[in-house]
Amino acid sequence: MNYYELTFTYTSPIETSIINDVLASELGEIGFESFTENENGLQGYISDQLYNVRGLQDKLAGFPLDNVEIHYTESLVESKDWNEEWEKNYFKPIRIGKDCIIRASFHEHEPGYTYNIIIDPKMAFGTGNHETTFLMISEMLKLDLNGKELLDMGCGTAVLAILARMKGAGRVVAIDIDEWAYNNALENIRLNNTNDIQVALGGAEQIPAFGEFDIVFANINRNILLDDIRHYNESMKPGAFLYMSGFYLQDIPAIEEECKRNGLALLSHTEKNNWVAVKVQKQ
Ligand SMILES: C[S@@+](CC[C@H](N)C(=O)[O-])C[C@H]1O[C@@H](n2cnc3c(N)ncnc32)[C@H](O)[C@@H]1O
Repeated sequence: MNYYELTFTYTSPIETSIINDVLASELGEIGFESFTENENGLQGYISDQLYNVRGLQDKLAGFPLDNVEIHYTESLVESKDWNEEWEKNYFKPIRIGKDCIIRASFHEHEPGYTYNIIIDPKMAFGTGNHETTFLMISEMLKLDLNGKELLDMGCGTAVLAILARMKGAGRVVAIDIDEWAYNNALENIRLNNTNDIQVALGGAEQIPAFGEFDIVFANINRNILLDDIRHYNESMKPGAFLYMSGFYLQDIPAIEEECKRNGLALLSHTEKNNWVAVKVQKQ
C-alpha cells in the first residue's frame, strides 16, 4: 500500500509539542495511521486509499486550539512500516511520579519502579505521552484499588486497566469502540501478564453485561462523555467514583452540569496544558 506523507508546520504562539499532540489526535480520526514529531511540527502518514483532501481541510478548519495557523505539504511515498517508524521515533518511555514507568517492549527495562507497564501502542491512544493519559494515571496512582471493581471505558491501549490490575483491583473491565484499540488492548494485557482483565469491543451499550463498579475511568472526549455519563452512572455502585478526561478546562461547566443531572457531584480536577481530569462521585 502507498502512503501520503503530510508535513505540518504552524504559525502560533503555542508550544509546537502541544499543537502536535492535538493535531495527531484530530488526524487519527480521519484515518492517519502514524506520526513522527520534530521541533517544527508533525509528519503524518495516511494510506492513499483513505486520504481525502476535503476531509483534511475540514479537520484543520475546525481545529480545537485558537491562534494556530496550520500549513502543510504532501508527498506520496512508497510502502513502509509506518507504525514501526512511529513507535521508534515518537514513543519514548514515560515516567509518572516515582512509581510508574510506561515503555515499549523495544525499550530497555529500567529497574526501580513499582509499576513497569509495557505498551506496544500500534497507534491505539494511551502511551502516557498525552496529557490526558498522564493525568488519569496520576489520579489512579493516588488510589487504593485493593479488591475494587473498576471499568476502563475507552481503554485504547488498556494502559489504565493494566495499571489498575497491577494496583490490586479485584475485577477490571476494559471497553473500546475501535477494533484496532480492542486488539491492541488484548496484546498489551498479555504483554503485562494481567490476563484476567475482561475486554469488550463496543460503546456504552456493552457496560450492563459487566455489572456494577466501584470506580469508572473514562478518557474519551467531551461530546461522547456528555452523551454517555448517564450510562456510566447506571453502572456505578452508591458512592462510586468516576474519573473523566479527554476535554479542556473550559469544558468543565458542561461536564459538571451533565453530572449533576445524573446525581453525580464533581469533587475536584487536575490540569495539564489546558487538558483536565475530573473526579466525580455518585451521591
Ligand atoms: C483518548 S483515548 C484514551 C485511551 C486510554 N484510556 C488512555 O487513557 O490513554 C480514547 C479512546 O476511546 C475510544 N472511544 C471513542 N469513542 C468511544 C465510545 N463511544 N465508547 C468507548 N470507547 C470509545 C477510542 O477508540 C480511544 O481508544
